[in-house]
Amino acid sequence: MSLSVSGLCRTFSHSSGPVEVLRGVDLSVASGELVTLSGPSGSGKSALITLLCGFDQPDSGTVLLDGSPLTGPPAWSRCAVLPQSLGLAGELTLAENAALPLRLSGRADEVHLVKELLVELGIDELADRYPAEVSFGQQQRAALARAVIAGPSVLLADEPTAHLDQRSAPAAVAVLRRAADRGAAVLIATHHDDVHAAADRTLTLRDGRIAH
Ligand SMILES: Nc1ncnc2c1ncn2[C@@H]1O[C@H](COP(=O)(O)OP(=O)(O)OP(=O)(O)O)[C@@H](O)[C@H]1O
Repeated sequence: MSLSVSGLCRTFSHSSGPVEVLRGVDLSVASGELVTLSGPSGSGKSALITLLCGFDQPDSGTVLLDGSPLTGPPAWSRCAVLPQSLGLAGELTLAENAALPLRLSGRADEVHLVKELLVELGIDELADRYPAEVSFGQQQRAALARAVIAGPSVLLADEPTAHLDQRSAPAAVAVLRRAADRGAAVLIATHHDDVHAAADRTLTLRDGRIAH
C-alpha cells in the first residue's frame, strides 16, 4: 500500500477573509518508506495530515491509497493516524484504547500484542488507567500504540514525540520505524531532529506546497 497525493488545496475561512493554507500539495510515500514532513509552525502540516486521513475534505486535488481515491475516513487497518489532539476514548483505559483497532477488526485474539507494545513504550504500568489519569506524554504513547497495533498499510503521525522526553522519545521513534520496515507507508509531521534522523526522506511544506 502506498500513499499518493496530487494537487491538494485547502482554504480556511476566517473573519478576516479566506486563508489559502494548502495550494497544490503533491507527494507520495511508498510502502516500507518513512517520510518526515517539516515546515514552519502554521505552514499546514496538521491540516495536510487531517486531509490524508479523511477527517477533512480538500477543496480540490486527490488522495490515493494504493491507487484508490480516498472519499472519507478509511478503515483503521488501511490507514491509521496519530493526531496531534490524540483522540483517545476517555471511557477506555490506555490498554483498551490501544486494543481498539484489533477488536474493531475482529482480531481480539491478538490483544496480547498490546502488552508488548506498552512495555516497549514504557507505559505498561499505566495500562489500566484512564487517559485523564496520566500525563499528556503518556497519553501520546498510548495513542501511538493504538495507531500501529493493527499493522496499518498507511500510518500518519502528527508530532508524535512532541510531549516525550529524551528517555521516552527513542522508543516511539523505533516503533514508527518498525512500522515502515514491516511495509507501512509512514508519513510523520515533526519538528524533531531525532525523528528526521530515522526517516528515509524529509519533505518540507512551505507556502502551501512541498518545497523542491
Ligand atoms: N479548521 C481550521 N479552520 C481555520 N483555520 C485553520 C484550521 N485548521 C488550520 N487552520 C489554519 O491553517 C494554518 C495551518 O495550520 P496547521 O495547524 O496545519 O499548521 P502546522 O504546520 O501543523 O503548525 P504547527 O507546526 O504549529 O503544528 C494556520 O494558519 C491555521 O490557523
